Amino acid sequence: RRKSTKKLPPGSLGIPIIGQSLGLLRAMRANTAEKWLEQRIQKYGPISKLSLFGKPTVFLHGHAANKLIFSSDGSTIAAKQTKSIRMILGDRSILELSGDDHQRVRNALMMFLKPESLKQYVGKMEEEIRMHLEMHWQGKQHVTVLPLMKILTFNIICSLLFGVERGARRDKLKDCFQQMIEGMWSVPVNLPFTRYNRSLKASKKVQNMIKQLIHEKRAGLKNEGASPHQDLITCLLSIRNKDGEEVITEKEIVHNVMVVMIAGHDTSSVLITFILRFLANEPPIYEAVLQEQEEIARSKSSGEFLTWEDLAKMKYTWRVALETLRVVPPIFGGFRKTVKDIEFDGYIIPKGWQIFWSSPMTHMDNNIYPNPAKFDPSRFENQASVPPYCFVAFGGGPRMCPGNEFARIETLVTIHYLVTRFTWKLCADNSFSRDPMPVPTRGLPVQIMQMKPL
Ligand code: HEM
Repeated sequence: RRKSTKKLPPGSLGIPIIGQSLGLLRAMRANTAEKWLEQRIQKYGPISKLSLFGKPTVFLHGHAANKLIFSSDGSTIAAKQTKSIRMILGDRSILELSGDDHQRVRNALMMFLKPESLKQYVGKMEEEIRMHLEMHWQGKQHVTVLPLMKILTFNIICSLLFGVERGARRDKLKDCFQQMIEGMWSVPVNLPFTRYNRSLKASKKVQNMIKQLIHEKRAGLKNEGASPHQDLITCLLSIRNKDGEEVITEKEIVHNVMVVMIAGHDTSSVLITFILRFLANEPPIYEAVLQEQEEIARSKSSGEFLTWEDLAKMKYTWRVALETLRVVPPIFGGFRKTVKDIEFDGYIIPKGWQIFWSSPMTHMDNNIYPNPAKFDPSRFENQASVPPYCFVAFGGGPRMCPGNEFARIETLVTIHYLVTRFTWKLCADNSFSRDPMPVPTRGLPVQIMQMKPL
């Protein structure tokens, strides 16, 4: 009897399969997705139903909703990506797993991503960044920031996690990855010439390349006694249980390598690009970042590498990065699935439905961030003043982004070199579209001047 009194959330499921997907995607491309969601919230409140990417979905908004979604341990709300993402990235990736399986794979990835391990790689990242600036920035008057930052962050990931150095193999991986990413937020109808179809084909190619890499790394471990800390694949292959068996299956390695490749470069490239845009628009903030970085540069002799301690001194620069992530979160939102019927705000979300959360609406909430449209890094001076589940650029709870430290290091090192060596002026307007990651107008073309040699 109790159940019959519970209602489904307000809203319409729209037309079969497509539902409201195209409306949302169109709004994202037009940079009106916040308005699209705001109108929903105004019309229906913090909980409403719709269909996205082929599934009945409940959109949840607000602090209480974020807490429900991010603190869930998998017994009520499980990780579940849209069908398109699952078909492209595989069903054994960390994004699909829950409970013990999730913990096992996450622990394995953390062996590589924890700060104590990353400390060893600051120098390697810096080498990639210097090489990148020499090749793509030095001697130029105009550059387009976003595509260059994608190249840079992709190269960093290739080098650090997979041991794939510059050359034809990296280039091929890069092209296939780009094509694979383009169909991730699409309606999963596999017809020729669709983004989804191209993406599936690219995924097959990438998987074959990763399998080949696994075989090489396995041989390296066996024949040459390679160090398990050499790269992520070798590290995952080296994890054994007490009977000496591999803990992570080959399929899991393939699927998770794809996730880390995507999660690890697409997001940070957007962050660095938008930091550059905000710095160009906010002279006093630029001056403060420059001063912090110049001070660190002055303490080094020419050519000397940055240290872990130097990164710890870049406090203001990191606040600027956090404020950039608040105003333009690279991840617009994400999906979960209900494992059983759950109640929220007097409504029932039926078992098996998709849940959709979104970061920009939380980040633009006047009650959490007064005067939310203002770019103000001082909001993050005292991080404890931001209530839990209110800064969700990295998600939250047990599934919170395990790569946030990695992202912090590559962002800070890149910004250090950019502000101490170059100045830049914007050559396009300030708008951007989401595709699904934020893309500034024309990829952010800038006019640059080099102040100091690299
Ligand atoms: C500015 C950069 C980054 C942003 C904004 C970001 C954002 C996020 C967000 C919002 C989630 C949670 C999604 C959810 O709960 O549904 C997530 C998860 C994840 N991120 Fe990141 N990320 C960034 C960088 C990275 C990097 C550099 C790596 C790896 C090297 C990485 C690896 C992952 C992985 C593996 C997950 C899945 C975790 C799990 O399900 O347990 N991310 N990221």
